[in-house]
Amino acid sequence: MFTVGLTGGIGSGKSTVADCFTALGVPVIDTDVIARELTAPARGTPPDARPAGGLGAAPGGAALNAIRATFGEAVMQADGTLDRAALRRRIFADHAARHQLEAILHPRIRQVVGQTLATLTAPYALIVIPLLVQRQDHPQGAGRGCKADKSATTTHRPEGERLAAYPLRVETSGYQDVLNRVLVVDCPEEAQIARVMARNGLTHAEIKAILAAQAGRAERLAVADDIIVNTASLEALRAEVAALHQRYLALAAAPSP
Ligand SMILES: CC(C)(COP(=O)(O)OP(=O)(O)OC[C@H]1O[C@@H](n2cnc3c(N)ncnc32)[C@H](O)[C@@H]1O)[C@@H](O)C(=O)NCCC(=O)NCCS
Ligand SMILES: Nc1ncnc2c1ncn2[C@@H]1O[C@H](COP(=O)(O)OP(=O)(O)OP(=O)(O)O)[C@@H](O)[C@H]1O
Repeated sequence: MFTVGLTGGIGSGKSTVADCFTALGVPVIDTDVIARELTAPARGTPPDARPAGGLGAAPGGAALNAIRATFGEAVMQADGTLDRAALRRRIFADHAARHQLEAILHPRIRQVVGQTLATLTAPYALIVIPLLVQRQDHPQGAGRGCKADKSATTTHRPEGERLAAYPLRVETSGYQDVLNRVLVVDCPEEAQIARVMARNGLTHAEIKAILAAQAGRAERLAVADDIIVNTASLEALRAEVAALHQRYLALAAAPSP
């Protein structure tokens, strides 16, 4: 199936863009939703204690035991559910802890993405992957052709060339064999910070720590086939998505090169 990976930094507008694709009938697999499912209360708990579902339902709580074994009771609440704020504080203060969490979650997430894709019959699917592009110093980047040179910020992949065929300058989290195209939603860092502060009350310092853990804008733009600059109105965003949708339908219908 033809697939488009959607990525962007914290608060750039990934979910908003994904909602626009959903409204056009495009199946959307969101790896953050899968991560939430994997860390949710295990099956058998009341439905209102579980996260809203989406495409790619993962076994509820499948990663909880591993997280508990790795991070201990400090990241668990008294009722046995994950203390998300405690784990968030831990991983953004300690990059080794963040990599441990990713090592637990990412293989499980990729498995669910693959299983979900196999069930779809639409012309194309959108896969939301916030961490599609990792920083050059990230362990997943080691030994995969990453080059920590300045051209990483300027080199673009030739139109139509599959991600897997391109000598990667930026780590792409193991999704390069799955994706036909990469869509990056981008906006200035100040807008990201303002939107996240307004949305869920994280402090400026907390958001800066998350930004520091994520790839930079230039690193993401270096692997983009398509870019949405999300600085205008929601109406403008919907129009941009509608135009991309037509493009993706045409690309999905075209014989593969
Ligand atoms: C640590 C957790 C439990 C904190 O949950 P909480 O609800 O407080 O925060 P939320 O999930 O909304 O994340 C807040 C912001 O941090 C970003 N973020 C989350 N994990 C990471 C990470 N490992 N590296 C960089 N940014 C991250 C998110 O994209 C988001 O912008 C949660 O973020 C988590 O499970 N993180 C790992 C998720 C993951 O690796 N997803 C894979 C997507 S490719
Ligand atoms: N063009 C826009 N104009 C105004 N507000 C916007 C726009 N795009 C997104 N927002 C708002 O900014 C906030 C962040 O957007 P969204 O949740 O889509 O970002 P995200 O990239 O999915 O965030 P995260 O990385 O934290 O999951 C939301 O409250 C959303 O409603």
